[in-house]
Amino acid sequence: MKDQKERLRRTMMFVPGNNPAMVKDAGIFGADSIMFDLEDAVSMSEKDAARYLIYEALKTIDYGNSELVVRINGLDTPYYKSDIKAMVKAGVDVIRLPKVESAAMMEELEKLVAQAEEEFGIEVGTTNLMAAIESAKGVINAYEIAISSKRMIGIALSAEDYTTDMKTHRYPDGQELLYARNVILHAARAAGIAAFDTVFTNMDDEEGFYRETELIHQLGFDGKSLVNPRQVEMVNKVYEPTKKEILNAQGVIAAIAEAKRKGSGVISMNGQMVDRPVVLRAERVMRLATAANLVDEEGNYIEK
Ligand SMILES: CC(=O)SCCNC(=O)CCNC(=O)[C@H](O)C(C)(C)COP(=O)(O)OP(=O)(O)OC[C@H]1O[C@@H](n2cnc3c(N)ncnc32)[C@H](O)[C@@H]1OP(=O)(O)O
Ligand SMILES: O=C([O-])CC(=O)C(=O)O
Ligand SMILES: [Mg+2]
Repeated sequence: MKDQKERLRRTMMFVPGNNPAMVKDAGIFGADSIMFDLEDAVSMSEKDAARYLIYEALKTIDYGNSELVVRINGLDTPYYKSDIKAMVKAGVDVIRLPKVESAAMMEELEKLVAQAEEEFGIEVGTTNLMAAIESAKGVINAYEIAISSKRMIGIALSAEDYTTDMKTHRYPDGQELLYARNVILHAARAAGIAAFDTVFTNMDDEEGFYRETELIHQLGFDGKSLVNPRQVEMVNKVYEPTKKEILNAQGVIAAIAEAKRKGSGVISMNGQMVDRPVVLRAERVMRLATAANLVDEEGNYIEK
C-alpha cells in the first residue's frame, strides 16, 4: 500500500463527476486531494456517463501532486459495483464510500476492491479507502469503521445528510455538530488515520467559512471536504503556521537532535521541556510550513 500516513490533507475538494470542464481543470487549484463525485452531485440519468468521464480523466489527465479520490455511489444503489471496478481499474488513490454505518459495509467494499485489483492485475492492497459518516448510526460506530481495514486513510463527517438524519439543520455556531465532530475525531485519532470535517455550502458567507475552519482546526481535524476552489486558499490560510510557531518548531527539532547525540530523549529549551509529543507537533508544523512555502529546502524560514 502507498504510505499515506504523513500526507497532508487539509483540502479535499469535491468535483462533480458529470462536469467535463470542472473535471479537466480540477488540478489547478492546489487542493491536497481532489474528490471526484459519482454520488449526490450526479443525477440518476448521468451515472454511467459520469463513471466513464472520471475513468478517462484518471487515466489521461495529470493532476500533479494532488491525491485522487472518488466518492462512489452507496451500497444501497445499483451503481456501486460498476463504480468500484472502473475506479480500481483506473488506478484511483482512494475510494470514498458515502453513508457508512458499520464496519461490515467497509468490509464489503474491501472485498470488491480486492477482487477488482486481482481482475485488473493491480497489486492487492494498493487502493486506499475512506468512509463518510452521515448518520447517527455511523457516528455511534465511528471507531469500528475507522479500524475496519488496513487500507483506511481517514473518516469524514458529512453534515448535510447527518443533520437531516438528526432532525435538525446546520446552524452558524455548529453546536449541532459538536458531538459528531468529537466522536469522529477521536475514532480517527485512536485508529491512527485522518479526520475530515464536512462541506460548507454557502459560497457567499466567507466569514462563516473562516469561523467553521478555525473551529475544526482548533479541534484537531486534518482538513475539510470542500465544494469550491475558492475555499482551498481559505483553508490553507487557517492551517498555515505562524513565524513564531515555525521558529519554535525548528528550535525543538534542533534541540532534540542535540539531546539524541547526548543519548537522551528529553531536553529543556528556553525553560520548556522538549520530549516526544513536542517533537511530533514540531514535525507537523514543519510539514505545514513546507506546504505553505514558508521554508526553503534547508528548512529556513522564508519571509513573505
Ligand atoms: C452535500 C454534498 O454531497 S456536497 C458534494 C457534492 N457537490 C458538489 O460536488 C458541488 C461542487 N461545487 C460546485 O458544483 C460549484 O462550486 C457550485 C455549484 C457550488 C458553485 O458554482 P459557481 O457559482 O459556478 O462557482 P464559482 O463561480 O466559484 O466558479 C468559479 C470557477 O471554478 C469552477 N469550479 C467551481 N466549483 C468547482 C469544483 N467543485 N471543482 C472544480 N471546478 C469548480 C467553475 O467551473 C468556474 O470555472 P470558470 O471560471 O472556468 O468558469
Ligand atoms: O461529505 C460531505 O461533507 C458532503 C455530504 O455528502 C454531506 O454533507 O452529506
Ligand atoms: Mg451526503
